[in-house]
Amino acid sequence: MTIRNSTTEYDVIVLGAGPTGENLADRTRAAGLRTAVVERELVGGECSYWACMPSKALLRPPAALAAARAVAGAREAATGELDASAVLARRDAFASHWKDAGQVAWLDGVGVDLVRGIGRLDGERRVLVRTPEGAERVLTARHAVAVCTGSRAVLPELPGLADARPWTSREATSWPTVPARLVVVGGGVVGVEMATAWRALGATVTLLVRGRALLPKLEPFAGALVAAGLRAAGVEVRFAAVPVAVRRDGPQVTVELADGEPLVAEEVLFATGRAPRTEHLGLASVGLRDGDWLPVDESCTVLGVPGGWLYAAGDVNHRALLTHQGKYQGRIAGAVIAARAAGRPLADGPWGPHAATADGAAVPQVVFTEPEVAAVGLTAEQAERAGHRVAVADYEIGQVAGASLAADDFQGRARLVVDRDRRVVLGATLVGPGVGELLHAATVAVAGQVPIDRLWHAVPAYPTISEIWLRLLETLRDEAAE
Ligand SMILES: Cc1cc2nc3c(=O)[nH]c(=O)nc-3n(C[C@H](O)[C@H](O)[C@H](O)COP(=O)(O)OP(=O)(O)OC[C@H]3O[C@@H](n4cnc5c(N)ncnc54)[C@H](O)[C@@H]3O)c2cc1C
Ligand SMILES: NC(=O)c1ccc[n+]([C@@H]2O[C@H](COP(=O)([O-])OP(=O)(O)OC[C@H]3O[C@@H](n4cnc5c(N)ncnc54)[C@H](O)[C@@H]3O)[C@@H](O)[C@H]2O)c1
Repeated sequence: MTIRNSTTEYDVIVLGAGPTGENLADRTRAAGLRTAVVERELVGGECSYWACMPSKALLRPPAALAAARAVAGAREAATGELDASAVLARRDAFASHWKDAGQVAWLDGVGVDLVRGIGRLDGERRVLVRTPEGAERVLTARHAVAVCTGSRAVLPELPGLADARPWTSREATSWPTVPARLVVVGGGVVGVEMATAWRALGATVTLLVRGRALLPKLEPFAGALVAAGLRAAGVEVRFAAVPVAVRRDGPQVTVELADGEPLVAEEVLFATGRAPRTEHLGLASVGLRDGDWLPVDESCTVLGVPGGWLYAAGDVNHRALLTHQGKYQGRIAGAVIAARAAGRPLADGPWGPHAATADGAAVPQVVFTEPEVAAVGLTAEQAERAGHRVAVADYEIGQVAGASLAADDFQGRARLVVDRDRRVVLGATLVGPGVGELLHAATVAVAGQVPIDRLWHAVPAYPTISEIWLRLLETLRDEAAE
């Protein structure tokens, strides 16, 4: 149900009802502020319909099958192939069949008004909404406007690409059938996850990476193990492979490369990064530039706009393009708006309730490939570049009793990055099947700045894979003793 009412003045107006906008609106409403959310497409945003949920729905069945096949005794029972149409049907259900009634009901339940249409700023605390009927509605905000409009896929400027109907992350997560051949361009998170998923569903997949490594923002061993996993699954991974032109001839698409023979496939996915959804957002009316990422301070207040009334949270501020960080920023910004509206001072020092400190220090991420990658905080290189004196402990996860029970021949590696002077964990990376569920302990250690000497007393249960913590601490101790 879309709420249509004639209210034009709110305490808070949120542009964009993705996970970030929903959480922000929930917090301001809970603080007693009258809140409206403007949404141009589906309530729930990219994450629910074309990103996290459908992509993980595609990736979970092959991971479940691989987990069964990794254990003698279960392996003998898991003899069939994936049922691609059942996987796609389950994916469709997880994307709510691209309908947002459930999330609209949630908004309704928490007392937030939904205004359908395309919003844009029109000066201080004023928003214009172009409704689906073509009318223009003016909304004003007594306290705050929050931009939570997210990001979109970017395509490189290549000859022929626009006419070749390439996939972006949207098609890659919602396509109804399995293409016989798929070329994936880009070795970032979307590229490796979607190469994993469509290969598992039966496509012949070629992954083109312009650099020399996958997942270049993570520890180098993570990308190397994911490349090995993709190759073992039958994906052709090509490094230093640069597409220079794309051509569609009916059902086939040809990708010309700077070097080597052209590739022919049914579909080509460009997983080549994101741009902010700030075009036509009226940013010039408040002294900013349409099309730019929105820079914010730790309280998610937009920089360069006086008065403390304009906020940006989620992908659009470019701090950390992840749903959970967007939701975190939404909660923080919501609390900031509520405090300012009540005339209370902000507690915006590091780790205060009004500062999104974790964005810079403790961002967790799981890449749902085979093997999975789970990482939080700084890599060793990032920690060194930031000026820390760093100690690193590496350990093969397969040597932990719990891992050998979980899978025969468990392949995986873990790294702990520690600040030698402060003796706290700065970052952790785990690679291996199912390691995503181990990540939160590391996030607690990094965000909590738990001293290493105290971590010795956090005894992992035997025989769980979490004993990797003990092995990493022992490795650190033994290296320090040498
Ligand atoms: C394929 C893929 C898989 C991903 N998987 C994960 C994952 O597993 N885990 C994870 O944490 N992150 C994942 N991400 C990232 C995640 O999707 C984003 O970080 C998240 O969606 C950002 O949320 P948001 O609310 O900031 O923006 P969005 O989800 O993009 O929502 C923004 C909303 O604003 C609306 N909007 C835009 N402009 C206007 C306007 N002018 N007026 C009104 N409404 C407007 C849009 O329609 C949209 O509904 C993935 C991304 C991709 C592409
Ligand atoms: N599981 C998850 O948490 C998850 C899953 C998917 C996406 N995401 C988020 O979504 C965001 C977007 O992911 P993404 O993979 O699109 O972006 P990305 O920035 O992670 O990777 C894009 C890759 O494309 C390459 N590239 C860029 N332009 C190119 C060109 N012209 N030719 C060839 N290669 C080119 C880059 O070198 C880079 O490696 C990420 O920041 C990620 O955090 C998260």
